[in-house]
Amino acid sequence: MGGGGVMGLWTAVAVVIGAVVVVDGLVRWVHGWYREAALGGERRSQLPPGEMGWPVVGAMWSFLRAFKSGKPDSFIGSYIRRFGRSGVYRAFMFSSPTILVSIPEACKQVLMDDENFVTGWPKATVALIGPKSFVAMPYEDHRRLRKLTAAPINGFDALTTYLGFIDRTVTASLRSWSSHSNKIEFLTELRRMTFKIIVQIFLGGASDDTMRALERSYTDLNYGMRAMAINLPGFAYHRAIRARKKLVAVLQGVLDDRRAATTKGFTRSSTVDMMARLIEVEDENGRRLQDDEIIDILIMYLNAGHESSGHITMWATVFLQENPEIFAKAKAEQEAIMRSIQPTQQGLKLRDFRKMEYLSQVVDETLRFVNISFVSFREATKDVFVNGYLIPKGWKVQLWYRSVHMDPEVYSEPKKFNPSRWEGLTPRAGTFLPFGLGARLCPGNDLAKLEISVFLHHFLLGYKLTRANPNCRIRYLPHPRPVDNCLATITKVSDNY
Ligand code: HEM
Repeated sequence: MGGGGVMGLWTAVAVVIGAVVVVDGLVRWVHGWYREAALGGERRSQLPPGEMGWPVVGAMWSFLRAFKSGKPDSFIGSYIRRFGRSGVYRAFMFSSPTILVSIPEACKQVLMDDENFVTGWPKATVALIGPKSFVAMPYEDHRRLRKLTAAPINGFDALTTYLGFIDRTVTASLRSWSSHSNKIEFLTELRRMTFKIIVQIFLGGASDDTMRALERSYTDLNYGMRAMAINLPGFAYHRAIRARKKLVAVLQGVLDDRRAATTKGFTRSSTVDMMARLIEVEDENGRRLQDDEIIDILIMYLNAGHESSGHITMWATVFLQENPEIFAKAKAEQEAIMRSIQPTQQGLKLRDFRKMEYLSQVVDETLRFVNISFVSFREATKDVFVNGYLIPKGWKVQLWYRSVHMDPEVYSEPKKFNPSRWEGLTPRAGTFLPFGLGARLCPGNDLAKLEISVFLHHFLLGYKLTRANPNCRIRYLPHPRPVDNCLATITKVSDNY
C-alpha cells in the first residue's frame, strides 16, 4: 500500500472515531436533556455534577464493571476523579435519575430527614423482598410495625432471651464441623447457622424440611438481588423471582399451621415468637395484618437476619486467622473473660459479652472494612438542598456507605484492617454506617453483634481455620464473598475450655 493509501486509512479511522465521539456525546446530551429539561433552567443549574449517560443503561455498566472486576471503589472513584470531591453527584441508575451521596455529612442529612425522604429501593428489589415489607411500606405503618418487631430484638437486655440458644447453636456447629477432616464451605455453613438462629427467634424453630426449603430459596433470592432485573429463564433475577414464590408458599404453610394450632388451642412454644406477635397485632382501628403482609415482613426479616451476620462472621474469622497478632490479642481477652467466669456458670452471660472490648473493635473494623451493605436507597419527596446542591423532588438517592468507610479523609489507611483504630474512638455522626442511621437504622444490629461475638469467642478459644484457597477471588455482588464460599477445614486445637 502506498503512502496515500495509509493516509487514507488513517483518515477513515479518525473519521470513524470522531463520529463515535460525536454520536456518544450527542446521545448523552439528549438523554440528559430529556431527563432534566422539566426541571427548568434555574433548578437544573443547581444540580450536583455528573451526567445521565446513555439511555436505559446510564451508569449501570460502570457500576457493574467496577464491582465485577474486583474494584468496587473505582465506581465512586471515577466520579471524584471527573467531577471533584463534591460528595454529591447525579447519575442515571436502576431506570431513574439518581443522586449519589458519598460523604458523611450529606449521608447523615438524608438519613435523618424523614420529612423530605422516603425509602426508594429499585422496583426489582421491592418485587423480591415484598411490596408489603418495610422496603415499600407507608410511613405510619412502618413506624408501628417496626416498633412491634424491633423491641424484642433490640437492646442487649432483650437479647438475654436468645443468648442461650445462640451459644448452644454456635458450640454445636463448631463441634460438628471439626469432628471430621473434610473441607466445608465455611460461609455456607455460617449462613445456615445464623439462619437457624433467626428462624428460632421469628418462627420458634422449624422442621428440617422447612429449613432446607427456606435456605435454598434464600440463596437464589440473594443472588438475584443486585443483578440486572431481566426476568427471563437463565438469569439470576428470574431464579430469584421463582425463589420468592417458593418462600411465600413455605411461609404460608407455616402461617396456616400456626393459625390452625391456635384455633385448636395448641401453642407451639412457651415464648412468644415474632410470628405470634404479627398475628396478634392490631392497628388503632382494630385491623389485623393480612397473611400477605405477615409473609412479606417475615421474608424481609428472615433474609436481613441471617445473610449479613453470616458473611460478617466469616470475614471476621478469616481476618483473625490471617493476622496472628490481632488473633493473639483477641484470644488473650477471651481467656481473661473465661478466668473471670464462675465454674458453675452454664454458657455465656450478657455480662461476659459486655467485657469483650477488643473483640467489639474487631467486629466494628470488619463491618467497616467489608461493607456488606454498601449502599442504601431513598427518594426525595420535595426539592431538598444537600451540600449546596439540589436533589429534585421524585429523584432517587443512593447513600454510599462503602465510600464513607473507605475514604482516606475519614479513616486513615482505609484499606488496612486495623481493629485498634477503634480504641477510645466515638465515630463522628455519619462516618460509621454499617447499620445505616435514623428511622431505618438496622433493628437487628445488637443481635448481629451478639451472634458474631459469641461465635468468635468460641472460635478464638479452641479452633483454627485452614482455607483451601487462601487467595481465592472475591465476588462483590450481592455481598463480598470468596467465590469458593471460603472452602476450609475447621480444626479443634484446644480442649482446655
Ligand atoms: C452484620 C449484620 C447486619 C448488617 C451489616 C445490617 C445492615 C443493615 C443496614 C445498613 C440497614 C439499613 C438500610 C437502610 O438504610 O435503608 C438494615 C436494615 C434492616 N435490617 Fe439489618 N443488618 C444486619 C443484621 C440484621 C439482623 C440480624 C436483622 C434481623 C434480626 C436485620 C434486620 C433488618 C431490617 C428488618 C431492616 C429494615 C429496617 C427498616 O427499614 O426499618 N439486620 N440492616
